[in-house]
Amino acid sequence: MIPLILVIDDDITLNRLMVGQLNRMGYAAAGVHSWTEGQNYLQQHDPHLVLLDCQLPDARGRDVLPHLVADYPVILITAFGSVKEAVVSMQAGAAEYLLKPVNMDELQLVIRRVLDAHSMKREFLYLKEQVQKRKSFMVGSSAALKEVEHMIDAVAPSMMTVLIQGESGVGKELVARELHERSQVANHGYVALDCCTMQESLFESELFGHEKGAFTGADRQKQGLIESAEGGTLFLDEIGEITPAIQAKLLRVLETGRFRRVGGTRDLTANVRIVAATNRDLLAMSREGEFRADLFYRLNAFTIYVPPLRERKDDITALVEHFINNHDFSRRVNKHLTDKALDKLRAYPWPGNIRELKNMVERAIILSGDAAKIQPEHITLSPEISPATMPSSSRKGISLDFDELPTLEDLERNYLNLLLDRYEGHRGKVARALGISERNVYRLLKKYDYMEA
Ligand SMILES: Nc1ncnc2c1ncn2[C@@H]1O[C@H](COP(=O)(O)OP(=O)(O)OP(=O)(O)O)[C@@H](O)[C@H]1O
Repeated sequence: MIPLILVIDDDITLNRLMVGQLNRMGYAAAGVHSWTEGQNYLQQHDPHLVLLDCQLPDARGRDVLPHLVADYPVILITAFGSVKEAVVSMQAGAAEYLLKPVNMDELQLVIRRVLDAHSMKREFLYLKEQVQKRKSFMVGSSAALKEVEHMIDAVAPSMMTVLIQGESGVGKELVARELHERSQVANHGYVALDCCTMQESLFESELFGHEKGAFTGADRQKQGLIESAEGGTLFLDEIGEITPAIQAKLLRVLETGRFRRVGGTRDLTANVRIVAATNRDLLAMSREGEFRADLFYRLNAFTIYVPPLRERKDDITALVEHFINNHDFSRRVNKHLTDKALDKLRAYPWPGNIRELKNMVERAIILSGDAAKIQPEHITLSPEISPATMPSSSRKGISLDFDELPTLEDLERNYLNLLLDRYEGHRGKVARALGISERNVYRLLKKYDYMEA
């Protein structure tokens, strides 16, 4: 990558001389002659370094420095005799200064030095961020997130069962992890189980374990996750997806602390703290008979609600920074959003919440290439799912028309389309109609390009 250097100097001859010299030195250089032209240039380009004349026709170097130094290393060019001015400017953040008439050898040396120092600084910030990464779990400082933190602090030290509620992608799993880290059992195991990924029979033996011979293929005794998490935390994600039989067994664990392995005849003691999460309305489900009311009330003893991102847009900047700095393939640590890019993010409703924001940042890092600034055009957002953005399909019945015999995928796509149409893009309702979790609907939406992957 060839470093781009901008020269802002109204001395036409010197400007041309420096640009020519810089190009011969292997840099890509551009010259402008006033602060106004400089500002216009910076709106379109993203140089690695700026050479700035102290005295421009429309501005003084020291006055414009604060606008530049946050984004670029700046070398000040100052007339012989105004060294005092140069010192003041260095204090205001200029990386170096050069005296007129500019000696081209000195120019080469100073530029190399400033570019090297700048890239070392970036590397240092990157590594510092990597170290801090281990400490920080939940990023954001909005009032809504503070409230969540407050709830975590309040309940973490007890062994109370906790239910975490919130839309898909808001960070419920992160809250569960925080609860564990801030609990008295933090040095014991933390075991997470996604309840929507397994068949009932497998799920039961995964959770409670099984005895030898309990079913075909059970050729030896196996401990379940409840035992693996002994003394620690068992996190049950997507709790709204468990079947009535498992609901009954889980209720027993919560009420008596006892359970049995599949095929077992003796009770074992469950010494774990249970934390569960869901994006479904368990109260409504219990009213409709889909979820046991007694289990709901047990889980609901202490509920932490994690608000969607659209209700805590103040967290967007910090989250974006966090995802940029923690991105494995991002070596450019000083990438940041322009104000316009941030406005674009704040105006968007984030149906996929923080997961969607994270994916967007990953795309923006790639699309912005070597540029230090992420501009609005680097940000690609999915159109919100609404009837207007969806292909039309029949609103009545489930008749699906195909010219030829459809594949299973054709059926899946068309049926999903029909349900989205019928339920006006409401993912929860589509999930219920399909009998799958909202997270799986989310996966289908991505698979069939309703949302960006
Ligand atoms: N406050 C936060 N700070 C940093 N990263 C976050 C934050 N909240 C969420 N994330 C990240 O967003 C992604 C989605 O979070 P998570 O899986 O915890 O959501 P969820 O609510 O459990 O989603 P689902 O209901 O689909 O399981 C993860 O990569 C997570 O690390």
